[in-house]
Amino acid sequence: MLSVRNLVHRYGDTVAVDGVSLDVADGECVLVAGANGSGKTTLVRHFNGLLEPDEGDVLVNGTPVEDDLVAARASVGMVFQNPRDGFVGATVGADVAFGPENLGLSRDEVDARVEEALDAVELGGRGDERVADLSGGEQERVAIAAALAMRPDHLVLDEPFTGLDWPARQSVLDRLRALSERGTSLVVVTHDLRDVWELADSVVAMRDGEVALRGTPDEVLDGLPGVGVRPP
Ligand SMILES: Nc1ncnc2c1ncn2[C@@H]1O[C@H](COP(=O)(O)OP(=O)(O)OP(=O)(O)O)[C@@H](O)[C@H]1O
Repeated sequence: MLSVRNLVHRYGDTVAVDGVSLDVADGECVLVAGANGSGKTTLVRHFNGLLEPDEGDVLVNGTPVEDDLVAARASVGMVFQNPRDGFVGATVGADVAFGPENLGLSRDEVDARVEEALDAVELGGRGDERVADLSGGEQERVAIAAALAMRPDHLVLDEPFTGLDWPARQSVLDRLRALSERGTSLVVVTHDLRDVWELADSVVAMRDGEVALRGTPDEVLDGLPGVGVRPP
């Protein structure tokens, strides 16, 4: 369970997140929508302690993130927009192994996790390929695999479809659907609700740092244009 309580985040005079409270239940798939600058990225960066609250709390499985950053990062995986900037290994396998290696796991356990994570994104057997040689969609899937190798309970994806063509988008969506069916909670930040809409259990629409709408996809649908979000 991810819980956000009265979260405020400021950058200087800009209040990027302005008193947000939100729960993400285990296994839930939540879409976070909102116009540019509405605070989506800032909000989700708090979920594993990449940012510190100016006010309020973020709890992962009941523990404040800042009390146990290691546990929060093991429990909440993050996949960012433009994963190209975030790869740490030259090959697919090395990149996906990096996180588990840093957990101090045995070589066998690391290898098992890498294999499982690559299989989950349908890149099994491609561990020796160079990340730089892959397509954008394949790189996105490597980034997802790197997060999955940590066996997170929650996976947060910030604009995972940016720059992907339709087949790559479908491929990533298929992976997300499979993860969701296996019980991983998903938080997907996106301003493009097409396709991903049918995966969602609930939708959060942000406006000016606040949660403007929160409900099931059916409940929020009619309100989306009013908060600057194009309906799916
Ligand atoms: N590093 C930063 N320094 C200063 N201001 C920032 C920083 N990051 C974000 N902001 C400001 O905080 C507000 C929220 O930004 P944020 O990136 O969280 O919104 P977003 O909804 O994710 O936007 P987008 O859809 O454009 O990615 C905006 O006004 C933005 O200009």
